Amino acid sequence: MSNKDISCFDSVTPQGNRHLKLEEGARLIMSMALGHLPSCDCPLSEALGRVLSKDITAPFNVPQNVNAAMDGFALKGDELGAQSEWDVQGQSLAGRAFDGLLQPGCAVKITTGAPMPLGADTVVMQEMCELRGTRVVIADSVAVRPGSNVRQAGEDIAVDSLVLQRGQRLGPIEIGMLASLGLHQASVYKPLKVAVFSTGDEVCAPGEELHPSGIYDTNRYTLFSVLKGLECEVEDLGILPDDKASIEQALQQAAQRNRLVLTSGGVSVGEADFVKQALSSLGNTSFWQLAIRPGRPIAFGDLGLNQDGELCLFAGLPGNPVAVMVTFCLLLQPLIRKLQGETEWVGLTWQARATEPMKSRTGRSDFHRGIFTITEGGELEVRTTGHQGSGILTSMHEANCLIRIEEDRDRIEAGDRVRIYPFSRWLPGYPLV
Ligand SMILES: Nc1nc2c(c(=O)[nH]1)N[C@H]1C(S)=C(S)[C@@H](COP(=O)(O)OP(=O)(O)OC[C@H]3O[C@@H](n4cnc5c(N)ncnc54)[C@H](O)[C@@H]3O)O[C@H]1N2
Ligand code: MOO
Repeated sequence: MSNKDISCFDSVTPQGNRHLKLEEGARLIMSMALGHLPSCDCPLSEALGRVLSKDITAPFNVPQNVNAAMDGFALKGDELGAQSEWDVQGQSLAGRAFDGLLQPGCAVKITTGAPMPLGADTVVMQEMCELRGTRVVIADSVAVRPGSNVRQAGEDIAVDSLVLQRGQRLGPIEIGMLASLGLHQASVYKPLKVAVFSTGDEVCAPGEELHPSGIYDTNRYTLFSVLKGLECEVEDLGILPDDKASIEQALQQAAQRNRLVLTSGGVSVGEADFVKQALSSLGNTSFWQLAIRPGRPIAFGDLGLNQDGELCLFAGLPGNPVAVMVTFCLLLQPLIRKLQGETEWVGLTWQARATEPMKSRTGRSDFHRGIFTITEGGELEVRTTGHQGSGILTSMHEANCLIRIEEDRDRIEAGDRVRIYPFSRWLPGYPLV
């Protein structure tokens, strides 16, 4: 199949056109995410959300020493039950270890995290101990299990083990793990460069006066924000008029400096919809239109090579603000994560029981904005947020998931099972932690 203006369609529209299915579009998009970004060192304090470009192997055990899990007294476990009093030989504090050898019949006062004295293998919690002068009395010593309240060296991370793999996106936990290995920086991929435009003569920048038939620019702000959340280097290129020459010139320039260019608006069949025309004259159209709602008129392709010799990919998202977010989440998010070198991410979907009927049309996948809840019996239920127009951005705000109505259904009845794509923060399938 040639890459130039491919016509590869699946479902039939009322006009007799055939549209590519969502999964087929997603497959084509992902097949274009080739190559990888260069690496750089990044201080841990700035590494949140970045993707590791090298495996991390543990240079030592974490924890480094066998240590106490409780405040109390360290002693030899096999003496428990046989005696009820021990001489206190010294103390081991976190950061100031006891450096002698524990003698038979003796105990060492110890704090949580302090290294175990040589010869000790058990810690008895302070609450079970009574200090009488230089002796400690443990009345119920039979109740203490030998070996208890001790943390083994390397029980969190063993020396030489593979701790994190290249392609891992760094969250707070992973950054904490790197810090526990004494690393103050990590080798990560350089940020993905993405340019964002809005298009449309009616679109006005917030902060400026709204002209009588105008609408404020929502899409550049939602896109800019999700891209920032994914740690992209975003070039905000403002609003383009409905003028073919201006759109072509702006896209050509943006393509030079970026790996991905996103626009919103101008991809439908209206007189002023010049974006997809610009795509076919500047580069290659991989597909235009998918059998989904919202988001059907999406155009995807490339704008040729950028100044670094990489193919600059292009997505012309539809103008309706919900269509922008839904297509971003379902199609662009996986692409961006792959381009960034992330390997482990998979979009999360669950099955839920619909609590109300929902309408659709066969031959396309509908994505309704939904609110899922968990019943007392632990079952997932889902309802819509109400009116589902693709200009109603508040429906995304009220929702905590997308509800998918598959291509072969024209209706969902209350009680039917549906697939939902849970949001975490603003992205469906974004890891929940
Ligand atoms: N005859 C047809 N009309 C339409 C079709 C169709 O197949 N045949 N598809 C509809 C669908 S579905 C969508 S989605 C839209 C997408 O059209 P465009 O991508 O060309 O978008 P525009 O016409 O430029 O804008 C649509 C809508 O969104 C508003 N908009 C645009 N940009 C912004 C922005 N940055 N911030 C906020 N709102 C924006 C714009 O004012 C329009 O209301 O086409 C349908 N029509
Ligand atoms: O795809 Mo459009 O987004 O239905 O409004």
